[in-house]
Amino acid sequence: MNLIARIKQHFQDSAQTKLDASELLAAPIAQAIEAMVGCLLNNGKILACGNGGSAADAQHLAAELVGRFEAERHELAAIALTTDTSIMTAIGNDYGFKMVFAKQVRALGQPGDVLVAISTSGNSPNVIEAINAAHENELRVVALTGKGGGAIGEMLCDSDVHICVPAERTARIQETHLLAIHCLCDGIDGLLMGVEE
Ligand SMILES: O=C(CO)[C@@H](O)[C@H](O)[C@H](O)[C@H](O)COP(=O)(O)O
Ligand SMILES: [Zn+2]
Repeated sequence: MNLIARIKQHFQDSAQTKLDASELLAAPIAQAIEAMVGCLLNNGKILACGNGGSAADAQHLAAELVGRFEAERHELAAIALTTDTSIMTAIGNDYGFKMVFAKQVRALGQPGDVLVAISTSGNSPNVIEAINAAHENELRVVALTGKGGGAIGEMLCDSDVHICVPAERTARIQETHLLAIHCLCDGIDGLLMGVEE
């Protein structure tokens, strides 16, 4: 195996996926920024969930909203639903893993809050249940998916936002999700600073 060639191919593929996505995703990312800023200005909060690499993405987003992204600003209300092992194991053990996020959405979600639901396949059962719970509790959903959106793409409402990466490979989708998350953080800061000025 020529490792150097393989590594260069990863960089090339990742860059190409991001370029392809920029045309398609700029509008839904802008819509998501407006939805999240509207929620935060109304004293709402952002909930985020996903599995594996997407759990890390949910935590990355929450960290940059609660702490900071690039600019200094006041703290923003955000929580990743992936971090409390007692909650995750209790719900998983008692109700099944597919309920680990949905029960937290029901416990913490208020009408007007935003659920950021991240799944590269669009088919993770626990993310699907979280979206069902969000709809029941009148939260708006920002879904980050790939591979055509899967079942999640089919279940979103008109008021939800779908950021669907035009790629099939999980790694490429995750890399583009992280870029989209940084665009969300940058756009939220930009709009909030405009409001604050
Ligand atoms: O990071 C990776 C693969 O790059 C894995 O941990 C991956 O996130 C896990 O297999 C997830 O369970 C996949 O779930 P999803 O993105 O299809 O919802
Ligand atoms: Zn970051």
